[in-house]
Amino acid sequence: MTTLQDQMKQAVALAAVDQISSGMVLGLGSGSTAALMIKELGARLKDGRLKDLVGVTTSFQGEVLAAELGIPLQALNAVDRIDLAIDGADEVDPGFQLIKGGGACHVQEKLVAVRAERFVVVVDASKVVQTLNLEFPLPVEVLPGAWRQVQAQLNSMGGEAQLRMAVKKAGPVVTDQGNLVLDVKFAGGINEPADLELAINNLPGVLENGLFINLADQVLVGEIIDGMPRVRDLAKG
Ligand SMILES: O=C(CO)[C@H](O)[C@H](O)COP(=O)(O)O
Repeated sequence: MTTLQDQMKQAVALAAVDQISSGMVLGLGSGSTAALMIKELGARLKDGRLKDLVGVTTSFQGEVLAAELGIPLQALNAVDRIDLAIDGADEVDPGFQLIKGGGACHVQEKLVAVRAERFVVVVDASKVVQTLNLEFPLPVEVLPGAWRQVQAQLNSMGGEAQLRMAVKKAGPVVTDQGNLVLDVKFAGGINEPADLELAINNLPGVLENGLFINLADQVLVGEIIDGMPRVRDLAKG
């Protein structure tokens, strides 16, 4: 059965694909909303509405999906530009700062977002918040041999860091890079996201954290208005 959230995700994914033109090099995000976008892209390539595209994926998930749909792919190292990247997010604040990494893909997602000429974020209405991290924990990718040390340091910075555990596997989630993820909650949320992004990435053993600062150019929000799915172009606060 399709939930209202599924309808919002579908609507916003389609709106994002409308921004794609033939000939572009595209950053392809990860997660369920990005997957809907990739599926629509595959459909438009198949029926000829779009052509001559190259995708740069941000996860094993995206790589498998794009390959199944026949979307031509290149590695990040092989492309000289990314025209447009489209990706989901776990939280978006009024200044377009993001928390990402709910799917543990934020290392590659940030590499692609930083590289993109334009970075469009696609979310359903539940992801728009006033203050980051009141609800969604901040993902931090760490080297396996350093997770307890980094956990202690994050806790001494005022966080409460928990190792992310796998669901259909005993033990922790292992990222596409072979690392682990600490999910961190800060009491009162994150008030200075730009400073915190740098402070966390400065801890030895940290690969990357899920704060995406000053990267999003546009945020499209899927909503249900009068029972119908709609897309709002979020105004930056
Ligand atoms: O950052 C991500 C994966 O690392 C996703 O983009 C984020 O978790 C949102 O996912 P979804 O569209 O399934 O809600």
